[in-house]
Amino acid sequence: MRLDSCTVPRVKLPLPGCLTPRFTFEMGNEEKAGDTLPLPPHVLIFPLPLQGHVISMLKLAELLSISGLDVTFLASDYNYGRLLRHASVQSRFAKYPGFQFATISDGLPTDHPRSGDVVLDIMMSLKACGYSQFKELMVSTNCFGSSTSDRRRRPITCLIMDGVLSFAAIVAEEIGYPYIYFRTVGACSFWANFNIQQVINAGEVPLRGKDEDKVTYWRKEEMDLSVTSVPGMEAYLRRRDLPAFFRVNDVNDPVFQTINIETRRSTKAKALVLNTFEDLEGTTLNEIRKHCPTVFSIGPLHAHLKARVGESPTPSSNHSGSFWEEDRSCVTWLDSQPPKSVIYVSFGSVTLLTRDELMEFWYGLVNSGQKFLWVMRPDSIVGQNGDRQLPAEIEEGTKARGYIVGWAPQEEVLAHPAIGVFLTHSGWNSTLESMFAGVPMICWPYFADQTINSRFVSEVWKIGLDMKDSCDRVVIERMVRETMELRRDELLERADHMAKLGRKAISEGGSSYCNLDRLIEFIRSMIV
Ligand SMILES: O=c1ccn([C@@H]2O[C@H](COP(=O)(O)OP(=O)(O)O[C@H]3O[C@H](CO)[C@@H](O)[C@H](O)[C@H]3O)[C@@H](O)[C@H]2O)c(=O)[nH]1
Ligand SMILES: C[C@H]1CC[C@@H]2C(C(=O)O)=CO[C@@H](O)[C@@H]21
Repeated sequence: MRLDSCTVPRVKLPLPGCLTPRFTFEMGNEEKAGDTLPLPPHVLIFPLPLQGHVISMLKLAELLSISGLDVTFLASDYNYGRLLRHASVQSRFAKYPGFQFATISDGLPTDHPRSGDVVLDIMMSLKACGYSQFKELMVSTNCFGSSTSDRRRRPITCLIMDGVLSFAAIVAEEIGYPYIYFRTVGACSFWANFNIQQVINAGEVPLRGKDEDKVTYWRKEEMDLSVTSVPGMEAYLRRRDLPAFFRVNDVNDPVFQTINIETRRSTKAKALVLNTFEDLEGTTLNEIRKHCPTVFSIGPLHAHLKARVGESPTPSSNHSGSFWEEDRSCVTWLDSQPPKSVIYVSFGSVTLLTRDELMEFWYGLVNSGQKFLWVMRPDSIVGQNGDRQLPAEIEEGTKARGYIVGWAPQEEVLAHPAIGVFLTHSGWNSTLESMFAGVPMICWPYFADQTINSRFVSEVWKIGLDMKDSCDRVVIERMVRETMELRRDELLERADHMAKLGRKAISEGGSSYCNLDRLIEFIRSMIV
């Protein structure tokens, strides 16, 4: 466990165990920063240590820092190293003296892949080892309060933890601190998960056995049946669109039950923060508010942060939270491509592709005749016998029609005029980023919330197509043709409309803008 200030040089506290509390919780002791200024609230932000979660929670951390709050960001040791190497977090946060990192172990060995299906090990491992570590860290650091270092700070006044880390909420309750949940997925996914028990009671899960083609655990005809037990979604939700956690044979499946319990626990938090906006998911947000009355929708966070940084006295442009090195050469390549001519292909930080899937995508793209920019993470291809190499024919064949990078500056890529369509796994951040850039999507959901996000993209917001549960070069080619040619104008018009609504939400007076201000006031009101 470690506590690092992000200013240079980093301040290190003595190791836990050597610490004697240097603070008491009595008011007055920590009340003043200097002789006159009261100390600001101090928020502990604790994401599930996974790229998609850390990226959005770092954005929230920066938004709170801009507003003058002290922030301690709790990362896993493993990810903190990657952030230091690839995301320049030191320089990004150096201008916020109230910001610091602390670290905790995710409980997994260093060589654990932390991708593909086994990414769920991160949640399950923390569930097992997080409570004692976190409690010890809180006690040994006097809840991150400091009176003797260069910068005095209160012990934390409020926690904002990932909505799947309830062990941290239990520690907060035991120590007597208020806490807020931040669930990094969309309201649509949260709400479906919130209704797991209703879906079980209605007999809409468990699933009935393994399909012959092993693509899913449901028979095709059952997958297409409507789900009637998630209020507000009856018109468009089929069983195959439920978050992929629902694809179980046994309702006692540990991950399924963990998601159920964690989601239901959200009602106990003082508030729920979601990276979404009212014009996008207002109906679902209002359903959630019947159970969790204080919901702050403050997204899309990537754009909200850029807007607020622009307003701040010392604006900066570096907001990367990447675990991989961003290869900016692809932007130069895009600069030489005609407007809306390139398909951007990225499946986020977790997805693995078998060689067969890889070949289907590649031939589908090549046969479409369009150019493409493809992000292939170094760890994303699962070959036979552990072979993770890119097949030579793909590497060679791509030179004429496309460009491959290991990791891209995605927000910038999506905003580039050369991008026409995004072939995506429908992670929530990618969905928001694409929508905000006005780029239509072809969705190939891989797991978790992605299966419901892709349904909303295609059937509710109508800004893309959903190729869920198929991976076939003919389908890919057809969908590229539809999005880039046949239905191009219609999809672009819808995407442009959604982008406008997003911009309105984060502009002064917009719903997300006002909700962020309300959240900050809410946090300030928690100082007792
Ligand atoms: O080359 C790349 C590829 C991705 N990204 C960024 O990485 C993030 C990826 O996040 P997301 O699209 O949400 O996908 P995952 O990494 O798969 O995120 C996990 O976390 C999300 C938020 O909870 C969930 O919605 C996903 O299902 C889950 O897999 C986005 O901000 C991208 O801009 C880059 O910067 N460069
Ligand atoms: C690894 C997954 C566990 C829960 C997270 C999640 C959520 O609903 O909060 C969705 O997909 C992944 O991001 C996480």
